[in-house]
Amino acid sequence: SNRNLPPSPLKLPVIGNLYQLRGLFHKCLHDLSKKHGPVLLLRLGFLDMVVISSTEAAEEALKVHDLECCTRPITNVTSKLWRDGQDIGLAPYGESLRELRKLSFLKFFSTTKVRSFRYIREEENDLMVKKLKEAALKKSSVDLSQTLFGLVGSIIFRSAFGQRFDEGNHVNAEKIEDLMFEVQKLGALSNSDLFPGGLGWFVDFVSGHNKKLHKVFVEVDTLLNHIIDDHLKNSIEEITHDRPDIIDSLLDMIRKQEQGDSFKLTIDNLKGIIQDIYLAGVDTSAITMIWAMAELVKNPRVMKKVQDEIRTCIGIKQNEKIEEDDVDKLQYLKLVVKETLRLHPAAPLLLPRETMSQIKIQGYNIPSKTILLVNVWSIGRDPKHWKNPEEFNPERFIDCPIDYKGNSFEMLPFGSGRRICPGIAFAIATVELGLLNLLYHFDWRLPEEDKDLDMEEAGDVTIIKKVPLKLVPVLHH
Ligand code: HEM
Repeated sequence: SNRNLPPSPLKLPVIGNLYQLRGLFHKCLHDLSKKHGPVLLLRLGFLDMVVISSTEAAEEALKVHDLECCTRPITNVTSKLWRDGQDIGLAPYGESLRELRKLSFLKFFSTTKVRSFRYIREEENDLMVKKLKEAALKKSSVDLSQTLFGLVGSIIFRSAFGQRFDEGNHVNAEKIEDLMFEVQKLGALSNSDLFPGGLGWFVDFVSGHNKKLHKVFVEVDTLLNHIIDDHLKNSIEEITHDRPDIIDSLLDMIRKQEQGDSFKLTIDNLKGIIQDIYLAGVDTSAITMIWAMAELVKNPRVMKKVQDEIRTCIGIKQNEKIEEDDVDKLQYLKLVVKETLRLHPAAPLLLPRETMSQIKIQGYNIPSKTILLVNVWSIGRDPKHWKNPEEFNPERFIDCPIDYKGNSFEMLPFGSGRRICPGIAFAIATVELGLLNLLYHFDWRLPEEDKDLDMEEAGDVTIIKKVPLKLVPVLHH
């Protein structure tokens, strides 16, 4: 007690607080915080973890102590999968990470700079609408969860690799989705991380975890090698595209590096960035659109209002093609996206941070090398800052300066500070355009209208809608 650590629920020998974490991780932490306070110390096996669940504590951690909290814990077992910190998302804080983030912002994530990605987004949306129109003519229901994962997967796959899923020689859509799902699953904490030394290793060995990890790493690496080889072959044969993809740009940068450059981009960095973009970009953006559609179907008043805005502002388009610029006119649609991000942040605990030195949060001492989780799911529904927090009410953002860009600590769906999501602009452009297409062309109804829509959550790092969203599209025009 004289170390003035944050409050902590009762721990059991060896396992610590693990026994209290059953069910959805972010919800367990939410419940524990309600009982013990917004700065909570947990021990999971041999790992110390502080969980932050209030606006004020988040501001202290991510703003006041941004520098001390901006590295990620990198674990021995999974580090190979994350390319030993040569990527962005799991890289320790330092010169190399700063350069990689700067480069990604300038080259790939700024929507105004990268116009070619805009065409990819528009083309993929047109294709999605075409398929949905066929379903609408047949009056059949569609699995919108699958449709939206497919949409974002194709947008990101084409932006990164320059190919459609179905054009590649080395992989098909299902294979890459399965592979990335495995990376996400295996890349989280393992028993060896929680129980360093013999015990954890033994459990991972017996359960086959280590073998699976190695197999998945080899598969992802082989796939990336094939795709990189194709790009290198094209560049030797001088097959140039008018729209270079992310791999083209990174290879070009590697080629043009000079001896004296202080930062040198490597093929491992390239693989890490591509892996990150796919892992961090696809399911987060798809999840956000799925939750937005689910909330709209559940709230017909909001659905009507947003569709009225869209259809009035855009009117009847001759070629029926929606362009990205159309989104600029749609203020209420933007509020719908904001409200979705408040209630359904795709990564409810952000990505784990690790303190680099001892800091104080809300008066408590947080020792160096403590894992830090910020429960933004909890923060976004804190009744101290949000009136009727569980209600889906986009109007709450009218004349309200709170935003998702990391400066308002009342909602932090993209995190904040030095490790804030670098893909915000890309994500928002993808989500807004996708929703606009769904809401302009179609009305939506439940397959069984007398049944309530299930809103149960599932997942750990990212939180999906547990039951896939199945809806019937009805052609509007
Ligand atoms: C709605 C969609 C998205 C959401 C909700 C989201 C959310 C997040 C969050 C919460 C973090 C951790 C931030 C922190 O720890 O403070 C993160 C990190 C990251 N995101 Fe996103 N993201 C989205 C889309 C994207 C897209 C489209 C890309 C790339 C094209 C992307 C790339 C990244 C990367 C590379 C990181 C790691 C940054 C670092 O550790 O320095 N994200 N994202």
